[in-house]
Amino acid sequence: MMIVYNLFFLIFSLLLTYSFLFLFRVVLIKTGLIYFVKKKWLSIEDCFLVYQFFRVPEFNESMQRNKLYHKVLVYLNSLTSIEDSDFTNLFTGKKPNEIILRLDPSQIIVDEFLGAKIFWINEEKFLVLKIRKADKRRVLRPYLQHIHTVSDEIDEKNRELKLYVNVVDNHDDRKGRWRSVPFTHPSSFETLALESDLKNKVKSDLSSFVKAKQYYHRLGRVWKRSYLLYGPSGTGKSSFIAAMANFLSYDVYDIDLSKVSDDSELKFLLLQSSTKSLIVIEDLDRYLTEKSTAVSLSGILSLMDGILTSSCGEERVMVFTMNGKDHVDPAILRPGRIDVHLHFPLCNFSSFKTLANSYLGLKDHKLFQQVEEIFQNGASLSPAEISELMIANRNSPSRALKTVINALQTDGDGRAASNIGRRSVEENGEPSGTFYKEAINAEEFKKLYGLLRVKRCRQSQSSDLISRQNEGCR
Ligand SMILES: Nc1ncnc2c1ncn2[C@@H]1O[C@H](COP(=O)(O)OP(=O)(O)OP(=O)(O)O)[C@@H](O)[C@H]1O
Ligand SMILES: [Mg+2]
Repeated sequence: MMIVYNLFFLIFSLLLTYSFLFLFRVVLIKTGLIYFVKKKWLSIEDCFLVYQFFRVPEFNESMQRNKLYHKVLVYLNSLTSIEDSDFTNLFTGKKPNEIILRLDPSQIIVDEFLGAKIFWINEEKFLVLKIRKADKRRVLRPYLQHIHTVSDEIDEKNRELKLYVNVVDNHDDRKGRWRSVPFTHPSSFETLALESDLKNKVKSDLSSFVKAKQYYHRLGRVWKRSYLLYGPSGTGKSSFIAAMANFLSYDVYDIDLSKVSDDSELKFLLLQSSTKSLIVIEDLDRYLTEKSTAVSLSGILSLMDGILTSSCGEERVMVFTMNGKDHVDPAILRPGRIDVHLHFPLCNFSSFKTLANSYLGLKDHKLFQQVEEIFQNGASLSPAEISELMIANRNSPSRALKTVINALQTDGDGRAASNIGRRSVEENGEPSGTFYKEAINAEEFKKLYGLLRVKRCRQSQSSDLISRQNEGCR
C-alpha cells in the first residue's frame, strides 16, 4: 500500500513540476520576460568575463570621414541580427517594395565570428566593438578583414552607376571635362533580341575578363578588353552597351569625339576616368571617314592600345560602335586593338519572335507563318523599327503583327539589298552575330594588311549604293 502511495506521489510531483516549468516558459515567452532574463544573464556574465573595447569614430582628428566607420555601418546594417535589436529603423530601399533596416543610436547588436561573440554598440558619432579579451587575439584581425570584404561586396552591389559625357567648358582653363548623371538605362542581355548563344558568350567573356587581373599582369598587358559593335542603325548597339554596363556594374564614359579639341585633351579625359568603367566611342567610323574630329588617328590608336589609361589604373572595357567597318583603317581593327567583333544584324524571324514575345506577349500566332515567309524572301527591318510598331499597337497583337507585315512588305523590301550586303560579310568568314576573339581567318588577315584593299576599292561603289538604298528606306 505504501509503495503504491509513494509511486502515486512521485508521478504527481513530476507532473506538477513539468506543468510549472511549462507555464513558466509560456509566461517568459509571451510576456517578453525571456528578453529581460537574457539581458540580466548577459550582465551577470559581464561581471565575470573580461572584455576589451574598440572605438570606431566617424571622423578622424582632421575631421575627415573615417572609411572604416562607413564599412562597419554597412556591414552591421546587413546582419540579420539587426532585427533582434531593441530598436531598429525602417527605410524604403532603392528597389521597388524594398524595405531596409538601420540600427538606431545606442542600440547593441550581437554578431558571431569564428565561434566568438562580438558586440557592437551604436553610439552617436562612433561605433564601439566589444570583444572578450580571450577571443581578441584569435578573432579580431580576421573579423575586421571579414567586415572589409563583406561591406565592399555590398557597396559594389548597391553602387549607383553613372554616365559621364565630355563637355566643353569655355569658362574653365582646363581642357574638356566630364559631366555625370545617374545611369539608369534598364537594358539587360535578357531584354535584347539577339542570339542567346552570342549573349552567353559575351557574358562569359566579360566575367572571365573581370577575374583576369593577374593573368594580364603576368603577360605584361594592360588589363582592358575592346569590343567593336557594328551593324545598321537601330539594331541594338547602344542598348547592348547599356546591358554590358549593367551586367558589369561599371560606369559609362561616353566620349563625343567632336567635342575633343586634340589628342592631349583625349588623354586628359581618359586620365580623369576611373577604373571599372566602360569607355565608349559611338559611330567611330563616321568620325574617321568624315574627319569630324580634331583627334588624330594615332590619338585614337593610343587610346585603343590602353597606353593613355595604363597610368591611372586599369580594368576598363572599351566599346566602339560602327555602322560598317569596310571603310575603316585596318590598323583600328587589328587584333589586340579590337578583341571582340560583334555584328548586329537587321531582324530575322528568330529575333522577330523574341520581340513579339517580349513586346506583345505572343509565343505563337497564326500570322507568324506569313511573317516567316516575308523574312525568307529577304525583307527585313531593324529591331528598333519593329519594336516601335509593336509598342504603338500593343493593345491589339493581331493589329501589331499586321502593321509589322505591312511595313516589312513596303519598307522592308528595300532592306533586301542590305541583307545581301550582310550575307557577303558572312561569306567573308564572319557570320552575323559571330563572336570571335583574337582568332581571324585568312581572308580577314589579308584584308587587315591591305591585300584586299584594291578589291575593296572596286567594291566600294556598289556598297555605297547599298547604303544609299538603305538611307532611302528609312
Ligand atoms: N536587338 C534588339 N532587341 C530588342 N530591342 C532592340 C534591339 N535593337 C534595338 N532595339 C530597340 O530599338 C531602340 C534603338 O536601339 P539602339 O539605340 O540600341 O540601336 P543602335 O544600334 O544603337 O542604333 P544607332 O546605330 O542608330 O545608334 C531601343 O529602344 C531598343 O530597345
Ligand atoms: Mg546607338
